[in-house]
Amino acid sequence: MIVTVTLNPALDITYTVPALKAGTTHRPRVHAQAGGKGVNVARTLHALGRDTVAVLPLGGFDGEAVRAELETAGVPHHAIPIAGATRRTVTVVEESGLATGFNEAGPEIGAEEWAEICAAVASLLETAALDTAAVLVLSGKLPRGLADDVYSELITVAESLGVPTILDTEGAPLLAALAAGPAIVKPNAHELLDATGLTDPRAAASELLGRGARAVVSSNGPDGLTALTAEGTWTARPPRIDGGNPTGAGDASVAALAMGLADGSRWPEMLTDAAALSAATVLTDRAGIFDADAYRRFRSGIRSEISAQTSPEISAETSSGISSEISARPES
Ligand SMILES: O=P(O)(O)OC[C@@]1(O)O[C@H](CO)[C@@H](O)[C@@H]1O
Repeated sequence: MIVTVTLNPALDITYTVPALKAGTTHRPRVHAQAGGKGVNVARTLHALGRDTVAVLPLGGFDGEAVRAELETAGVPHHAIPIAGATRRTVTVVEESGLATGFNEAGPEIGAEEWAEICAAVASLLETAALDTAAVLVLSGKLPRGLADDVYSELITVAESLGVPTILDTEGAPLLAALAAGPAIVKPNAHELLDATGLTDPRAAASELLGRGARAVVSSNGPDGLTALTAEGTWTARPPRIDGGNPTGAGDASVAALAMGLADGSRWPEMLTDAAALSAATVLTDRAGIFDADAYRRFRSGIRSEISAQTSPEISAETSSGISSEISARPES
């Protein structure tokens, strides 16, 4: 069971236009869907037939729309009612594949509401940890009213139950969570540099490892994913994709990493899978939806190369259209 937590979910509105021109009127194709990073992760996992549940606080008119869409789509969820109104995000996608986002701040969460969210997550994890390989996924920006260390609190609960956590957030909440020992943190390259104030991504990822993360996976758009782990450093590059919608590509890679953790996969396979699923998501026009045929193709097309290896067991020459290479040996 993979439990995803989205503390600031959204009604995601996607506008598709030929090209965005400031100062003019557009007549977009419109799609509305339940969103927020952890919701996208759960939607992806559910489509792949994995046992998952999305935990999310919901309130107001758009909160009801989010709940109704999750019902219709059949995505398993556990909603905690809140007094505030769930936010909207608007993404304008151009034919070229350029996406421009407008993410509202979202509601304020009160102390009692936070206690209810915590209790719901703890109870789901207790049940999940009893008989399945459980993983906790914490994704997205925090809503107002919550302290920077709330992710740290949830990771500590999960760790006490032996459940590994993947954290996908930025800034102070990311830094505050590291000491709790998340199994994987997944900032994008920009967030990585921003959080550490460093200019070299490798040094920035090492800094996060030094502060307590057990692995750092950073995404850098078409340049792919790099995993810095205690076992070594791997890079997986997705195939080039023209057009599509990059929104939610990171959530797809988190879904793949969560499956890898649940299954006890090795890093090269996990990272290749993450790059394949995220590229297959970019091909579709919506976050949380992937092209299943492309995902299969990307995973099993061309033979990939591993340029070095850290141990004899990690000699896996994965068959894929994606190059997954070990680019460094672990420091002893
Ligand atoms: O404002 P946050 O929480 O950082 O990001 C929210 C969001 O932009 O991320 C997803 C794509 O990753 C969208 O579904 C969603 O609305």
